[in-house]
Amino acid sequence: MDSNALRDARRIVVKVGSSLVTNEGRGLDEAAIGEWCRQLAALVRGEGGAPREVIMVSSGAIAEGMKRLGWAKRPREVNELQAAAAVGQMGLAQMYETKLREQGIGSAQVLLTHADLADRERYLNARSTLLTLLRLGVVPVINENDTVVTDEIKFGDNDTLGALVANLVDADVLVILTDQKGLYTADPRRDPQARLVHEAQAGDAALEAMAGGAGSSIGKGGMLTKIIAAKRAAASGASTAIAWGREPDVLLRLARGEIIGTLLVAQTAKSHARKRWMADHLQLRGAVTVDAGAAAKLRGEGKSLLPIGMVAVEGDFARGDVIAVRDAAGSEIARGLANYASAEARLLCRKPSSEFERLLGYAAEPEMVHRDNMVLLHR
Ligand SMILES: Nc1ncnc2c1ncn2[C@@H]1O[C@H](COP(=O)(O)OP(=O)(O)O)[C@@H](O)[C@H]1O
Ligand SMILES: N[C@@H](CCC(=O)OP(=O)(O)O)C(=O)O
Repeated sequence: MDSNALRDARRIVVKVGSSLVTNEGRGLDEAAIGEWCRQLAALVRGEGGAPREVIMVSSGAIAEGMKRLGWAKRPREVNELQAAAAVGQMGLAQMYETKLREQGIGSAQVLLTHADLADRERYLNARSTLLTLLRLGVVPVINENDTVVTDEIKFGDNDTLGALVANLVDADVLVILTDQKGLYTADPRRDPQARLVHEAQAGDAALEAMAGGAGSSIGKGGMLTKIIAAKRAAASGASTAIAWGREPDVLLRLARGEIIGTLLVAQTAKSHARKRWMADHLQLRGAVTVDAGAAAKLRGEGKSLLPIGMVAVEGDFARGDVIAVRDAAGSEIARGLANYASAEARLLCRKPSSEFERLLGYAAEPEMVHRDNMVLLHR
């Protein structure tokens, strides 16, 4: 098995499902959450290797909320599920906060919906918040914002959210921890002959046939949503590992490259995936022209584009739109996500960041296009 994907991973998204987090609905599993937090902290600190950036996507709010409200049966009314999620999320966030703090690591609660990630501006806002948290060495703990959506509660699952987050932050690997050792050739609860799949290609259609629905009454997605999540994660170059959440030292061993569970390998390299996404999928909404100094910094050093190097702005674009960066001769140097809308960008041309607050009325990013959101084009 190619386990280098995990050993070399610098940015890892870990997703845990409701049944593991809440001990099959009996209540938050403090020992299990404590174990994952201990391992996350060791990864962040780089114990035994390079430091990793980790994001936790954790389900369990509805199951925990039901327990706190004294509901033995999952309600059918969506508004009651939303209420349970809001109640349970308090306990969930508190538990991660406590367990990470015990390890000397800061945590942050982030609640997202699929619609947030489909909206260009919110996508960029969520991305810059998460990347800032990672730079600060804080572990973001993410869940769905169940209060404001109903579709996700009815059909959703956090496997999809895990993949969307992996896409959002350009993770190297998505680790899905579940109540089985990995993906089997059939649902092991129903077929005793089922065999563990050690490695396969993410997106291989044959995998979908192996995956049945949810095994427990607590989780919603089952293995199929994990297979589809792996396919989505692979679109941005992230491989997916599916493993048993109670396996001792599961995260540390995976990060050492040990073969545990199922590895679904992404076929496209991360850099290619992002480049292709920028180049193919998004319509250009505008362009900025930069001076020779900025062109050299971008081309030669892969730096972010600062407004001080901009001489002209074309088109009508919003924050989060993809724009082209051109040199004075009109050749495209790069493409990337604009931090400022065109009207603001026009005001910022040739200006140092110290003047942004006076010009815009608020202080924001010093970059017009951050290098993390930029793809250089080779001519
Ligand atoms: N091919 C398969 N391999 C492993 N598990 C499967 C498979 N098909 C269906 N399942 C079921 O999927 C369940 C895991 O999904 P789910 O209950 O949604 O967990 P989680 O809360 O971890 O997301 C397993 O308990 C298992 O019964
Ligand atoms: N946002 C929901 C998660 C939905 C869900 O069931 O997810 P999962 O257990 O990962 O299949 C919650 O926290 O209860």
